[in-house]
Amino acid sequence: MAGTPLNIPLVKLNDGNEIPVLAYGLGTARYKSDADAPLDNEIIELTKKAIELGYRHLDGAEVYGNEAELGAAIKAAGIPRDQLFVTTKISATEKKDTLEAFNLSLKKLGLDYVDLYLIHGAWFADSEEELQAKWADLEAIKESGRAKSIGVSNFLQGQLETVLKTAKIVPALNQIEYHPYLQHGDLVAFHKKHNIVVSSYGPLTPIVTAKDGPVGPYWKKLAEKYGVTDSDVGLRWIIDQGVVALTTSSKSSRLEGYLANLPKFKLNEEEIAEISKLGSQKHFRGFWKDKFAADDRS
Ligand SMILES: NC(=O)C1=CN([C@@H]2O[C@H](COP(=O)(O)OP(=O)(O)OC[C@H]3O[C@@H](n4cnc5c(N)ncnc54)[C@H](O)[C@@H]3O)[C@@H](O)[C@H]2O)C=CC1
Ligand SMILES: O=CCc1c[nH]c2ccccc12
Repeated sequence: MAGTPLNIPLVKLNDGNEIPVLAYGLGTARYKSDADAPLDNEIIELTKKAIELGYRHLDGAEVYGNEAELGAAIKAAGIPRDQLFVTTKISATEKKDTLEAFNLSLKKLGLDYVDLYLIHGAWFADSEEELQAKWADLEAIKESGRAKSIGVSNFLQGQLETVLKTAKIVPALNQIEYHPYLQHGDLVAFHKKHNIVVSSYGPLTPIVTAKDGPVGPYWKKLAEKYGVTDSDVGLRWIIDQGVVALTTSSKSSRLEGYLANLPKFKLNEEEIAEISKLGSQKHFRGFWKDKFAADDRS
């Protein structure tokens, strides 16, 4: 993609494409339960505002039911297509025809390509072969040029290994829940070894859904040290490890704050390690709890 405004850094993917390290997500604050319901103007306005503020990486999914709103916001913002990085995902749980689902996503988005197409999760597959076949479908879509990069989401090491056994194209990225209370053991290192970028959803979990854990007070202390907010510190812990951060908010002041503050500071090695150490004292998963085993930390 072309560069981003406000110097949001880009991370190189294994296929040579680049992805902005900070994304505005459409999956949590404002999703729609019925994708066929009339357009929701509030979602369009919030997303357009995020683009106007400087967000260029937009994280969508079929299951969020708001691809049409994302597409309308992109159109309304009027930013050249090559300056945006648009992700969408195919259902994690339903056995959809891949090409049909992809074509419908593009149609709703009003785009002729996406920058990144992900398998939202591997739960739809009853066998290794089914997962490998789905990946082959994504490879064909990438080869057609209609997804610049392809990847996965919510995959554990075993599922990545299954895909890698038959892949012609190594997944560019795995989007997972990643924060101090869900560090996944060696999973991030496994990605580094295979040159797969990790992207983190739920990065601010320690101050949003798992408050009162050991990390909160330390984030506050670092926020005071750097003259930023504790959310900025949480996002820096992600980005300073080379991981892409997905966040969202319906408050534009928060979104503006990240763009203003994140370039102002970096955590040092000791601070990153201290957050990791404090985080490892608590385990918390906020999403897809019914899909992962209760004791699964990987
Ligand atoms: N692939 C997947 O399965 C999933 C992907 N995602 C993607 O990731 C995106 C971001 O995920 P989130 O969990 O929303 O990210 P997040 O952990 O950054 O949380 C964002 C929420 O935190 C709130 N927040 C920020 N600072 C706060 C503070 N100091 N005090 C209280 N609240 C504060 C924001 O207002 C917002 O509601 C989603 O929109 C979606 O696009 C999310 C979940 C699952
Ligand atoms: O991807 C994020 C979490 C999620 C899982 N299923 C749904 C459905 C609608 C909105 C968000 C999500």
